[in-house]
Amino acid sequence: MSNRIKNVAEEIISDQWATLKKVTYSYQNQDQSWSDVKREVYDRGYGACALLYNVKKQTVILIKQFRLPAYLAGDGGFLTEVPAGIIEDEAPEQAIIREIEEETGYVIPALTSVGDIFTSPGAVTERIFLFIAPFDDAQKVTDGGGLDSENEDIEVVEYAFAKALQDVKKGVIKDAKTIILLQHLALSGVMKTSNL
Ligand SMILES: Nc1nc2c(ncn2[C@@H]2O[C@H](COP(=O)(O)OP(=O)(O)O[C@H]3O[C@H](CO)[C@@H](O)[C@H](O)[C@@H]3O)[C@@H](O)[C@H]2O)c(=O)[nH]1
Ligand SMILES: [Mg+2]
Repeated sequence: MSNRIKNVAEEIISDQWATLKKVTYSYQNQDQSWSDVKREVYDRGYGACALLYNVKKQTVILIKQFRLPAYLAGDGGFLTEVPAGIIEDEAPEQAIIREIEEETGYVIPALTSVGDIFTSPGAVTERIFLFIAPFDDAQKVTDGGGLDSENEDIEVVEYAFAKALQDVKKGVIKDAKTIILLQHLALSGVMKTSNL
């Protein structure tokens, strides 16, 4: 915690699906003076996501689903993403193993952590934990598609890795966590067939 921040007071503005707060605090500027600041902050917890890849097939597993905020932001709303979910009362890796199975139908026993990111730090408290993992066809046990009880209607797509990277370049794939993981995989050299 920084000693440049004090007198933090939170007021809940809305507490339904997630929490919207008004927060006031005193902030010490670089010139040592203090300012009183007011900010609205949205808290829907932390998230986890994972990129599944197959080196032999040179493919990755992505999902396509309707995202209302993207629709309201004028982008049609159907986004291509890595499987992801909100972390409940569990470790990030456990959360993503559960979400991968619900959303894609693959059972993935273990993943490699590649860090965590703030997705929109000016307004949202969300921290997303990023993972990658190899997959093979034998690990697909159901169709996936998400939970009917939560109105999830998820299309699972096995993408050629080269096409996914092209779609990032062309701006077809616009989801930040997905772009970061695809670029991470490209930079890591993991997909090079010479690594087999
Ligand atoms: N009832 C209700 N349900 C909601 C609301 N907002 C979201 N949901 C539902 O809550 C579920 C959340 O699904 P998850 O798979 O756990 O999360 P996610 O939406 O995929 O979120 C992941 O991706 C996000 C976008 O990048 C990330 O923001 C998030 O951290 C996580 O990684 C979905 O069924 C969604 O429809 C709401 O306001 N009301
Ligand atoms: Mg999800």
